[in-house]
Amino acid sequence: MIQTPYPVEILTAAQMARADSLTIAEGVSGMSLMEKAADAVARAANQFLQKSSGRRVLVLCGPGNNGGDGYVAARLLRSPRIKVRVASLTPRDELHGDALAAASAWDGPVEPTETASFQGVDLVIDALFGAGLSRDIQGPAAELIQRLNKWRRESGQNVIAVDTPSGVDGSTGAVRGVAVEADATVTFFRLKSGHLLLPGRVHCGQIVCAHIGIRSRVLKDIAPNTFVNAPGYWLDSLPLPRIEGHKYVRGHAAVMSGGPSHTGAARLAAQAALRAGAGLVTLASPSAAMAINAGALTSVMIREADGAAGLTALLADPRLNAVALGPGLGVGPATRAQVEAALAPATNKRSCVLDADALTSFQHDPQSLWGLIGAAPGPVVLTPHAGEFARLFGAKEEPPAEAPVSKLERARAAARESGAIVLYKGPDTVVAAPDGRATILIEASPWLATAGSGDTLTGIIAGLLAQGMEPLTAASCGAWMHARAAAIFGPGLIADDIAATLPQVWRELTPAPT
Ligand SMILES: NC(=O)C1=CN([C@@H]2O[C@H](COP(=O)(O)OP(=O)(O)OC[C@H]3O[C@@H](n4cnc5c(N)ncnc54)[C@H](OP(=O)(O)O)[C@@H]3O)[C@@H](O)[C@H]2O)[C@@H](O)CC1
Ligand SMILES: Nc1ncnc2c1ncn2[C@@H]1O[C@H](COP(=O)(O)OP(=O)(O)O)[C@@H](O)[C@H]1O
Ligand SMILES: [K+]
Repeated sequence: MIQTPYPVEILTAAQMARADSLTIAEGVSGMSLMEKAADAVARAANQFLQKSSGRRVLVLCGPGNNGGDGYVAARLLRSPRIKVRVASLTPRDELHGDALAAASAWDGPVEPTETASFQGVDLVIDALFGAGLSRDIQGPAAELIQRLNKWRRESGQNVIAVDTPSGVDGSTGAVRGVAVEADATVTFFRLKSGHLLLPGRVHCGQIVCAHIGIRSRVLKDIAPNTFVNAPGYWLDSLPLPRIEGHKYVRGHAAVMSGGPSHTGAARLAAQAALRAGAGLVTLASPSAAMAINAGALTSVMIREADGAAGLTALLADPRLNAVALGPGLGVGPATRAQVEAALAPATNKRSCVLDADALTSFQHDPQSLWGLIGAAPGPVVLTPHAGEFARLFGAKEEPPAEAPVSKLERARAAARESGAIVLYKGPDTVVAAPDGRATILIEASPWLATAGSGDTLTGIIAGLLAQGMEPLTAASCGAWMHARAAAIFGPGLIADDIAATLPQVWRELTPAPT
């Protein structure tokens, strides 16, 4: 069975500071947290050194407690075998609190970072800035980070970041001016959103989340509403066929096909819905495309449905409990009418996934789509990529550096505005619900950047919704299964391979027979 290497909750920097202060209020000293944090960093460093031929470590310390972690890690690492140098951005007499105590307990020399050489160094520990990063990095600190990144690229040696790579905003994943490129990042208690959102994710390298003595019970007060999108979040609600079940219990999904020259996208979605576990899947096909679709389908059923009227007639059957539309439909009033038909009041609680052209068809009047979603008989999932997101919710791709708004917060705002679950695609796919809950995808495969892979995702989500999964978990689980299938298949993937690989994903998620 696949294991998630991280606890599911994700915290903001402010929530982490609260976890810290609640723990200190319970009687645990800040110094004890710092010692444990540094111990985790030292252990990670030891692992890297075991693989390296040399044993010379340079620790770069900043002005706050991130630097404090660096001083303690330096002390814990130093041994007759391991040579440790410390360089600091700040003179010791300008440090405060735990950072000052940590620096005072280091009895070795401290070099100014301006003149610190990387010559002969085997491993660097980046303890410059962590959760306290509050503005863009400039001046000597920026020059140091540029020098460090250049050394890493040229020497092939490794960098371990303490808490976050310095310069990466822990909450948004944005680079504040310049940021360290790390091979591993050791963070504490829970991941922060900046570890998973781009570009932060790329700067982190491998992420380690260490236990430092903060109890999980502090989360009761903090009530986090962002989660790692990995099996740990949704595995308990994964729909599995039951021995006493039959295909109708597993739901019946419908996918609307485009016209004769645009049928492939809907077939990809329909096939994926079936592989995601829907008991039955019907492709609703315009009469002009019936022969083409029928010739290309086997287990997916086909019904003639021309335009909105055809879809309305098909959906009169209350057993059709999930409908997906958008891929291959074309942009314009005909597609808008089909969306209206799909979201029209019904006697059953029918779920709907809207993707691609179904979204773009509302770009000039998103309010009317929000109105339809508000009146829909069941949950609605929107699956925009960045371009579609910008068309529907306004382009905010380049936020001003002073106030970066993260992809997570933009997806959350979009879900609140639209009343739908919004799945904002990309390697750091975010799924957000109108009530504020959100997940960030941890599984990613760049092989997914291939035509039709989004259509497949639409189908997977429709298949999971048809089986009655709650929409935030269905969309999150769908995104994970989609990415996992791509990771398993790997090089050479085309969209058709994703559904074909889903059985392997299911095998990873289901308990082995005993
Ligand atoms: N929370 C926990 O449970 C635990 C936390 N721990 C550790 O503490 C870390 C957080 O420590 P922290 O709060 O002292 O902040 P930190 O990241 O060291 O930076 C603050 C300093 O940087 C400065 N500064 C900021 N931006 C700057 C810029 N652009 N350019 C230049 N300077 C800039 C800022 O200056 P100021 O803004 O005040 O002028 C201030 O001096 C956390 O990441 C983790 O490693 C662990 O020990 C164990 C438990
Ligand atoms: N570099 C990447 N790494 C991981 N996932 C990616 C990457 N590029 C695209 N994806 C994923 O692939 C899918 C592409 O969807 P979309 O852009 O709608 O494609 P299409 O319109 O061709 O079906 C999305 O799920 C997206 O998150
Ligand atoms: K750091």
